[in-house]
Amino acid sequence: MKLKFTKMHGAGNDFIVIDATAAPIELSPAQWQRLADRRFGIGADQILVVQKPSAEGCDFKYRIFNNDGSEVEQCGNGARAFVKFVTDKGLTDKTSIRVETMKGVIAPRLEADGSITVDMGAPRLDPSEVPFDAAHLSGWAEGDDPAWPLEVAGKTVFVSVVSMGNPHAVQVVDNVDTAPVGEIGPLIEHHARFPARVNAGFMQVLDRHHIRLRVHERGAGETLACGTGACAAVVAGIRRGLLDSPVRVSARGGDLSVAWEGLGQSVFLSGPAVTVFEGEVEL
Ligand SMILES: N[C@H](CCC[C@H](N)C(=O)O)C(=O)O
Repeated sequence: MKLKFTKMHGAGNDFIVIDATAAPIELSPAQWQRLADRRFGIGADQILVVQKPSAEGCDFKYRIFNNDGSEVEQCGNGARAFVKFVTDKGLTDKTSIRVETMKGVIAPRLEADGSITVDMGAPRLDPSEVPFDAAHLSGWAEGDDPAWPLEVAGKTVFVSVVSMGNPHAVQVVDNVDTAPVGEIGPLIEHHARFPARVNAGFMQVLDRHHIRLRVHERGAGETLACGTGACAAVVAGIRRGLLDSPVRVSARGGDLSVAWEGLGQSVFLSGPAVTVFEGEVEL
C-alpha cells in the first residue's frame, strides 16, 4: 500500500502529516514507530493524521503519534503544521478552524500575515488531572511557589505539573545549555509519580517576558521545540511569579510566543509552520 505524506516542522519539531480525510488509516503502534524511525523509516518526532471530525461543531479530527508509536492527546507545534497543511491542500477555506483531538477541542487560526495562533484551551493544574501522584505529599502546601518536590537520581528537583491535554513537568534551571536534560529528562519521563509518563521541561528565565526552554518529550526524546511544553512552562512561570504574559519562548529550533491571562483562561500559542517536502512511502 502506497502512503502519501507531507514532511513539516514547527520551529524544528518535525512531523509526518497524513491526509486521512478520504479514508481513515489504522496502523499498529509498531507500524507508526517504523514510519517515524529516523533510520528505518521517514523519520519524525510525531506523526499527525488528519481525519473527518466525529464531534459536533468541529471541522477536523487530528490524531497524534509520538516517535515511539504511542498515541497522545495534544501537540502544540503540530496544531500549527496542521493548519498550514489543511489550508495548502485546499481541505478547508476557513482561517479559524475547530479541531477535535484525543482530549478536547483546539482552535487554531491562520492570521492575515500568514502566522498561526492556536487557542490551546485552559491548562489543568490539579495533579490528579496531569496525572501526577502527589499522595505522598499530602502535607505539602503548594503555597506561593507551586512546584512539587520530585526525587530524581538521588536529588530533589522542584517541578510544576501542568496538563495541556498532555502531561508536563517543568523545572527552572540557571542555564538550559548546561541543564542535565539528557541525563534526567528520561528519568522524569518514566518516573513512577507520572503514571502516563510525562514531558520534562527545563526553563531558564531571561526576563519577565522571555525564557529559553528545552524539553525532553514523552515518547520522542529531546526535540528542538515543544509547543505544549512552551505553554506549560509559561503557565508554570506565571504561577511562580517569574513571568508576565505574553512570553517569548526561545527553543533550540526557533522562537514561539505564548500568552495566558490566568486561571480558567486559554493559553494561546503562536509560531512558525513550514512544509519541507512531499513524499510517498510503501507500507
Ligand atoms: N511528546 C508529547 C506530544 C507532542 C508534543 C509536542 N511536540 C508539542 O509541540 O506540543 C507527549 O507525549 O505528550
